[in-house]
Amino acid sequence: MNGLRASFVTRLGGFSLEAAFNGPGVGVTALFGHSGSGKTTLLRCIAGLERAQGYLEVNGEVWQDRKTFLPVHRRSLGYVFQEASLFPHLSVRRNLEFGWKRIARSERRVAFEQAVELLGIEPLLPRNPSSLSGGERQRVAIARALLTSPRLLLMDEPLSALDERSKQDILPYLERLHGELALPVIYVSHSLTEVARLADYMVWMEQGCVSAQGALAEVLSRFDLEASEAEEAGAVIDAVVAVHDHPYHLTGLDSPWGRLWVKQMDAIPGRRVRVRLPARDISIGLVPDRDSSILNVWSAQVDSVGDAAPGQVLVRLRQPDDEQAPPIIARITRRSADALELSEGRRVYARIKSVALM
Ligand SMILES: Nc1ncnc2c1ncn2[C@@H]1O[C@H](COP(=O)(O)OP(=O)(O)OP(=O)(O)O)[C@@H](O)[C@H]1O
Repeated sequence: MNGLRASFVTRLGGFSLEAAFNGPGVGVTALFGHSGSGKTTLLRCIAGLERAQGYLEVNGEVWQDRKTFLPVHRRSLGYVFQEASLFPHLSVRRNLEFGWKRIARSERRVAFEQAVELLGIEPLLPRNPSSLSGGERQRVAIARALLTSPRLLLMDEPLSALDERSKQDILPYLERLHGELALPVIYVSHSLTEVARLADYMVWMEQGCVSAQGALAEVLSRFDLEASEAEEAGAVIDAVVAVHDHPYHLTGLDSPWGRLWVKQMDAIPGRRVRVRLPARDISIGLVPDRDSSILNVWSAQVDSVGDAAPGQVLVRLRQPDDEQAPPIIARITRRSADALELSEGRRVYARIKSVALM
């Protein structure tokens, strides 16, 4: 069967892991959760580094079940750690060739040039690892992992050792991983921003268990998970650049919710973009509000209303004409929610005050 199916039970000292998830067969599955929730332990189980009881299937191949336990060297996986460990005495090119040349030609699924191009490391090939920045080293480490033609790529907080600027530099390369690679990637992170930008599927971990999983937009819009996360609540939607309105310096995006106007972007029509709509920047009205200065007003239907901070609620809204469209969330006062008589099914208008391009 296509996809990832993982289920593990283990105990490490006082910590117990009991986690199961199903992820897509291509694209990025994020294991997200606070420090100590068990993300790395689960990743180590998947790699076969922990001998946990469990089940693991990767695009139809069973790596572990009651009778089988493939040891780590027989699992076709690439592993990228928090800090890249490159061979210091070999050039970048030789580092990349190290794993690649050991794979039989017929089994190579990623061409040398493709990995180099994907991670933008052509100019680095003659260099020595000691002369690279942290971000460049990580890009080389990712390319090296890909060149071993793995059936699964594991990444454990690959950006956590980098400073803010290097993170911003490397993110566009990581974004390409979910669009251009025909293999599943499992990406561990405790940064909601990183996950919102990179993942297709999200597995939310709390205290060794999976508390929610599903398509990224669906899970991000669930506000019942942890009250502490409510401050960051917001939706993520994928859209396509449609038109530019040059005189007004605006760009119109086509999204599952309809047209979305953003500050003018330097992108040709047809380019896919991901945008984040923070809950605190969406308000709700009962009329379209044509007299206001807000550019983006969408017709919506209340899906649910949940408590946020004292006096505040998070309202999950659905696109009334398209069940498949990801939900969006508004954060408003309890008083407004009562005044507008918001309850499931109520037709409203969502006014979007700001949009962040990711
Ligand atoms: N070998 C071990 N023996 C005992 N306890 C362990 C062992 N390995 C991990 N733990 C404990 O298991 C818990 C989960 O650790 P894990 O590293 O999986 O969490 P995490 O979500 O990846 O955290 P972080 O984001 O900080 O890396 C922690 O409380 C940790 O101390």
